[in-house]
Amino acid sequence: MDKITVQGGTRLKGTVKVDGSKNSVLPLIAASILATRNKTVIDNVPSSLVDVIIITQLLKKLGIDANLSNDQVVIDAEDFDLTEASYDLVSKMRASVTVLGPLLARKKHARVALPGGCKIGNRPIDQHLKGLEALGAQFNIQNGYVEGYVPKKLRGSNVYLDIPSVGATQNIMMAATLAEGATTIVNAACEPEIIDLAIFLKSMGAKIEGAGTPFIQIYGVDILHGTEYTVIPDRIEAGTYMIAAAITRGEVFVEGAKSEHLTSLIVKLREMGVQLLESAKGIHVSAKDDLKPTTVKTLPYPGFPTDLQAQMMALQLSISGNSLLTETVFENRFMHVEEFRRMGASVKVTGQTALIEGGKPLMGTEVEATDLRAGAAMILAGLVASGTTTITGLHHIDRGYVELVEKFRSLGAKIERVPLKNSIVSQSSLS
Ligand SMILES: CC(=O)N[C@H]1[C@@H](OP(=O)(O)OP(=O)(O)OC[C@H]2O[C@@H](n3ccc(=O)[nH]c3=O)[C@H](O)[C@@H]2O)O[C@H](CO)[C@@H](O)[C@@H]1O
Ligand SMILES: C=C(OP(=O)(O)O)C(=O)O
Repeated sequence: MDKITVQGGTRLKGTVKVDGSKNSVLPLIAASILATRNKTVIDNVPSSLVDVIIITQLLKKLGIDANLSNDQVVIDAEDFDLTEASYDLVSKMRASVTVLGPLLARKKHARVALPGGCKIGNRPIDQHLKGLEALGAQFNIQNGYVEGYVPKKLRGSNVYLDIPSVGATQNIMMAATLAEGATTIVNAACEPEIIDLAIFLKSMGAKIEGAGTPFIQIYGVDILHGTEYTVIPDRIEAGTYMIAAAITRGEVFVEGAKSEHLTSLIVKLREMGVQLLESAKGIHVSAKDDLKPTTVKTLPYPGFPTDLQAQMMALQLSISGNSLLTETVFENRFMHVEEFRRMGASVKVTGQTALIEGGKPLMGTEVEATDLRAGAAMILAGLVASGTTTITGLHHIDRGYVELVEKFRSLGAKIERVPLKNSIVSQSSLS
């Protein structure tokens, strides 16, 4: 496996362009299964991301014609017979479970490997199943797979989610588009990715109201068709570069960042003393040495995103004084704390809350990307640590950041991706 090395001490300066949203494009690709007529073309796709490659492979394994190239995916789902998403792909990426709703709606059957526990938390799918059952699906869980049938027809229903789960809202919304009658999802997730999916489905012929609020109504239609659609920019990638500008006390224009998707981060950065200029083209971020500590709590949207929690902790570590960070979305998303401690950070965790004693100098060392966003946070810490920080576990980072090393280098960071010796040895021994 490769590693990334970062030499700390450079203030980032310049412009960085945000790619299409990983968390939006994955359910859009799954939703394209619903089109019985015409091809679907999705633009602004972050096609080099491993997650995007995996979901495209998953569609191909179902017998669907799906082609990924440059920043576009073209999907023809007019005719396919298979309904099984196997463990080899689902285990690599949790979002594969979003094919469950579309397959049940389109084929009345789906067999999908259970995504399993993940390091950041248990991540059950009970809310997905509860919602799909309310629409008339029946499930058996056996041998690590969830198998669903629709004995008659999917019928619209009222679904109350115990948690505003993003994935459950997406699965139920997709299944309900082809159900008979109306469905209401109460306590639905309100994330921008939900609105993006609703606009995408509407462009396929679906009837949906209320996406972006906790009450979503879906009025079933008989048929959906292919469409052409452009994915929204990745708010988590944008937020990561905004925090990078702040942590290095630099000056960066994050091109394509949508301020309306990033309100909670913008408010928190301003509280800390970061200067932000929002425009239709992006967000300009600059920071000086006088930043203030702050208190942050992760929450479902529009609250502060859990996917920016680790990066925010890196920033809090760089500011003198005590900051607090509470994680309420996932029960085990503080794995990066141990890695920060290896760099000399002082963080005390009590339950869901971390007390960050900021301002202590960070020292470069070897650290691991324990999950995708923790990996980004290690790079941010490396940018301000003394000496060299070496980051391993890059398979996590490759799931979610397009050309991360190149983008940071274009801002002046001293960062490199180096192939580990054994992989060079094993490659040369093969040739
Ligand atoms: C591909 C994608 O879009 N991933 C995002 C999505 O994940 P994902 O859709 O998996 O996240 P959810 O919103 O479903 O999960 C939120 C919480 O609800 C719990 N839960 C969820 C479903 C369920 O049936 N039962 C249950 O208990 C989860 O364990 C978690 O504690 O939203 C998360 C929360 O913003 C983000 O961190 C992920 O980056
Ligand atoms: C947790 C994340 O993704 P996933 O839900 O695919 O694991 C993430 O994008 O930070």
